Order: sequence, then C-alpha cells, then structure tokens
Amino acid sequence: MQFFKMHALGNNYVFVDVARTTLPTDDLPSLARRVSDVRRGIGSDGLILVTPSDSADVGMRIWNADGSEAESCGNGLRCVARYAYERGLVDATHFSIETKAGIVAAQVHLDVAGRVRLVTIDMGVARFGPEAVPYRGAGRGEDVRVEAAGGCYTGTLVSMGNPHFVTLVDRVDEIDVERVGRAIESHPDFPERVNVEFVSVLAPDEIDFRVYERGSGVTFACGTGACASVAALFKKGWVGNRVTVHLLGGDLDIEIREDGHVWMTGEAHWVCEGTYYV
Ligand SMILES: N[C@@H](CCC[C@H](N)C(=O)O)C(=O)O
Repeated sequence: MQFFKMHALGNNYVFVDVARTTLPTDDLPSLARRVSDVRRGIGSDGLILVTPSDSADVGMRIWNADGSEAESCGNGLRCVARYAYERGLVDATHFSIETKAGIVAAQVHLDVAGRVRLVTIDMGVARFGPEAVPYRGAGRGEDVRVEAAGGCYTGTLVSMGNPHFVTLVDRVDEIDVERVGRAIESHPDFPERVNVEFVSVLAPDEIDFRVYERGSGVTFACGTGACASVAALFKKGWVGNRVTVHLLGGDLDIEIREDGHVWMTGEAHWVCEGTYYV
C-alpha cells in the first residue's frame, strides 16, 4: 500500500490516497491500529484516507490510533488541503473537503515557490451542550462537572463535528494530561468518549492549550480542539474573536467570524512517502 505521512504541529498521520493505491483490507480500524503502531507499523496518531467525493472537491475519513473512527480532524484537514493542492487533486487555491461531519471550505496560502505555506479551513459553527455532545451525566447546561482521577473538573461540552470537553485551568503545565485526560476521555458520562482540552487564558487574544485526544491519547496538537476551546471561551466573553492558541507542537490562529463560523489557520508539513508491507 502506498502511503504518505504528514504532520501539522506534530499531530501526525499516515495518509492513503485511495485513488492511487489499493487498500489491503476492508477492516480499516485494524489497518489504523497497525500503521499507527510505532514499533510494528509506521507510527502515527491515526490513519487518514483521501477519497473521491460526490459533493466536494476532495473527501477525507479519519481513524484514531486505537481504530475508532472520528467525524473530523482539523490538523488532518490542513494536511489533506496541502496534499490536494500540491499533488494536483485540485487546481485552485480555494476548494472544498468532505468529512463525516460535513463539507468544509479550505484555502491554501502559497510561498514564492508556489508551495503551500499555510492553510485556512472554515471549520463551521461550534455547537454546545448535551444536545451536541453525547453525554449521559446529571448536568443539563453546556457546562458539566465530571469526577475523574480523584478530582472534579468542570468543562464546556462543544461539538466541532466531533465531541470536546473544554476545561479551564490556572496553568496547563501543572496538569497531568495523560492521567486526568484519559480518565475524562473514557468517563461513563461520555458514551462515545470525548476529546479533552485543558486551557488557560493568557490574554484576550492568547491561550495555552493541552489535549488528550479520544482514541489517540496525548498529542502535540488538535485542530478541532483548538477551535472548540476558543469557541467556548469566546461564548463566555473570556477571549476576543481572534486568538493565538499555543499548543505543545506550535501555534494556531483561530478566528470566530460574525456568522459564528470558526476559521483555523496553521501549517501542514510533509514527512515522507513510501510503501507499507501488510
Ligand atoms: N487531531 C484531530 C482530531 C482527531 C479526532 C479526534 N481524536 C476524535 O476522536 O474526535 C484534530 O486536529 O482535530
């Protein structure tokens, strides 16, 4: 199977363009687990398929490292956008990408050599509360309390197509993201599990961010998580509509426009291309 690997702020995926190679199996959860395995496979935070789409210019589907399928992936979208433009799947700098959560608009920004320098994605409108995020706890509002890892955490339920629990902390580097994040991610209150974001506000236009991703654990960055976090903080009036998010792997620019759409701008990088022997 021909694959390529890309990363966006260190959130790294194995990509397969299904139009250019044959998938060795229909069991994509198992394939995702195998390619993601750093010892026996390639090593990644998950598997992303680039697919043809009937309703958009390009399609994408994503499986986490544990084989669970997710609805969307912000960092993956920026990588798919760069791949699609640089490999000629699209010939304009503005185009659309279909995900399980719907169709998003992408724009690539080029350097003088015509390579993609940055990618902007319109990630759509954030939705809040138990109507948007599968939740079966006692809370009824958009903020809910979860007891996990010996502590009690209040977080905002946010959907960016996929589910997020955004919790405000004094300092992100004082949180044991692995331990607390894991406990919240698979807490019984979240029947479909949840992505867990720990955020602290440094200024109205700047936040610190750490994440424990559903199905992949601690990663260097999560694009949908950054969008969900800024959307939650903006709704509460704690940040303005344009925020630099400092993630473990680097910075993302998140802007909430007047119509409520959340726009994400950041880098996407090539790592390698090769053949995977099944
Ligand atoms: N890293 C991604 C999100 C990947 C999916 C997520 N773990 C989920 O299960 O919803 C991003 O950049 O958004």
